[in-house]
Amino acid sequence: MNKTENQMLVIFGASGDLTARKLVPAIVSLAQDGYLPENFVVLGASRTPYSDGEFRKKVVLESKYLDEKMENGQEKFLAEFSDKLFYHELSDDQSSDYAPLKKRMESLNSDYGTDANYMFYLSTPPSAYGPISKNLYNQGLTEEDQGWRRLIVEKPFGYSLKSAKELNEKLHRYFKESQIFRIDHYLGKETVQNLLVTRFANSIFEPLWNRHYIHHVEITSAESGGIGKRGKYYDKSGALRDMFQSHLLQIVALIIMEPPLSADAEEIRNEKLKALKSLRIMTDPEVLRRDTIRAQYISATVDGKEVKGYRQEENVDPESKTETYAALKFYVDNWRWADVPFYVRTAKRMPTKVTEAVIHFKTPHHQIFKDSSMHSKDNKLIIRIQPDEGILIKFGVKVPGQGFKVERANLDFYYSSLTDSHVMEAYERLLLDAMQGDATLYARADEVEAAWAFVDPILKYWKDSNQNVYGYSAGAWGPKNADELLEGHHTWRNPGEQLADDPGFCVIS
Ligand SMILES: NC(=O)C1=CN([C@@H]2O[C@H](COP(=O)(O)OP(=O)(O)OC[C@H]3O[C@@H](n4cnc5c(N)ncnc54)[C@H](OP(=O)(O)O)[C@@H]3O)[C@@H](O)[C@H]2O)C=CC1
Ligand SMILES: O=C1O[C@H](COP(=O)(O)O)[C@@H](O)[C@H](O)[C@H]1O
Repeated sequence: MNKTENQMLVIFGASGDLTARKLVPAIVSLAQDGYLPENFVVLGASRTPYSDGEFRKKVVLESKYLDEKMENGQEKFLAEFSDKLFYHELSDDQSSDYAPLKKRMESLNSDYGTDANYMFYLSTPPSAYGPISKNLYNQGLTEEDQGWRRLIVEKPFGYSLKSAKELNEKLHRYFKESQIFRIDHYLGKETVQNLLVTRFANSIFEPLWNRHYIHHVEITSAESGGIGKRGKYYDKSGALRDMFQSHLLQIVALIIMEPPLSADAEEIRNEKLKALKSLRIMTDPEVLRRDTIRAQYISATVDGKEVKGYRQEENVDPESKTETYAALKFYVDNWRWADVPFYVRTAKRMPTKVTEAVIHFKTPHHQIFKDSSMHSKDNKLIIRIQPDEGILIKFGVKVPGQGFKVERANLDFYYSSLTDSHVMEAYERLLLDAMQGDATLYARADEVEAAWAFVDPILKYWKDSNQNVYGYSAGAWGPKNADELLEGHHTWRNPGEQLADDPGFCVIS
């Protein structure tokens, strides 16, 4: 295991939702599991006035997190841990804030022995990324003359290819690429990383992992929740920017990439970049019309409760065209994947929360068993990213008795069966990696730009054309016409509906 050196984590946007809901709980878990270095402090910074004590109460002592942990007798541990949390109030005048901030950091560094190793976490609105980086630079806080300096940047990383390039260019003025960690929390999910292991630590899958054996690839990332209180952000973003450009294209890259030379961060990122660059960019309006679908949830009764439609949500334009559902069909232009269609969809307010990638294998060239309840296209490898993280293979078996009746059977693996290993939450894993300087699970500037290059023309087409925005009832599997993308050869795998076929993968309400 890499060494975690003494350090200070400075979180900008410390009064916000992500800090309380994800970052502090991740740090507490790392502390509980003994991953933090001996000398470690967190300095939260934002404009809301808090004392250290008030900040501690907000993010640990009065948080929902404590309620959960109290059951396990962790109260004392959390009270002690919160002594490592500090808060520094910024004003609206940003540049003059940074000399006092530097002073506060220096004083904590000398009191707590953090060896001048500073990790800056930008958990603010993206508009503040550039100014904060510039201010840190102006105070000499990006120079690695004493300890190291790293910058974690939250998504969204840009709004378009142009803005992502501008942001990269800005950050590169103040930090070297090797200091920048662009977070994509899906890369921190155990099953997403397991894609690499499944493919490259086994000899049974790789020979089949190509156009000769794979019929199509399907990826679904469904959420049962709506947009909650994020209307202001989401209405300017939409599903394609919010989920597809980042998380889903990273999953696609891991599925289609060539074997890297080693598990070294740069080798893996080089292969992911090549993979993203091989996505066929859709420019023909006819293809864009046919192979992209956008939709919005409309009000419906779900589990006996009336659920608002997207256009009725807080801070959403009542005539908004922003998609809460996006489904695409696309191709990968390289030797391995030529002519294999990829079907990828993501949405809010679906019947369940599930993310999975399904590799659909081709039908055997010659069918000799006629008495088969198994559909000819039923060889599938299902990689369940969440929940019930695991892998399932579907294949045909003989039904005992006379003749050759074939039925579908499953071979499965669940992470929950590894009782002695704790599956780290994504933010825990990613924070620990950055603390140790390992950027393997972070996106590099060129990868992010390649992903935007694929998404940009779709967004532009949706903006400029009269492409329909379909409606789907909240709690349903999206608009009916999304099935047309699949050309009648097959249907989307709607996980909740297929429980009878997938024993072990349970439905989440
Ligand atoms: N919440 C989530 O689940 C996810 C969030 N993200 C990303 O994480 C980032 C933070 O999100 P979230 O916590 O939800 O947003 P919030 O709006 O809840 O919090 C952002 C915080 O940033 C602070 N802030 C604004 N400007 C500055 C500034 N110039 N310097 C320091 N602090 C500033 C604000 O606090 P104050 O007014 O006190 O300064 C605010 O509390 C965003 O980029 C978001 O896209 C990504 C994935 C999921
Ligand atoms: O980045 C985001 O991800 C969440 C979904 O993350 P998950 O780990 O719960 O699957 C999504 O709800 C949010 O809109 C998006 O910004």
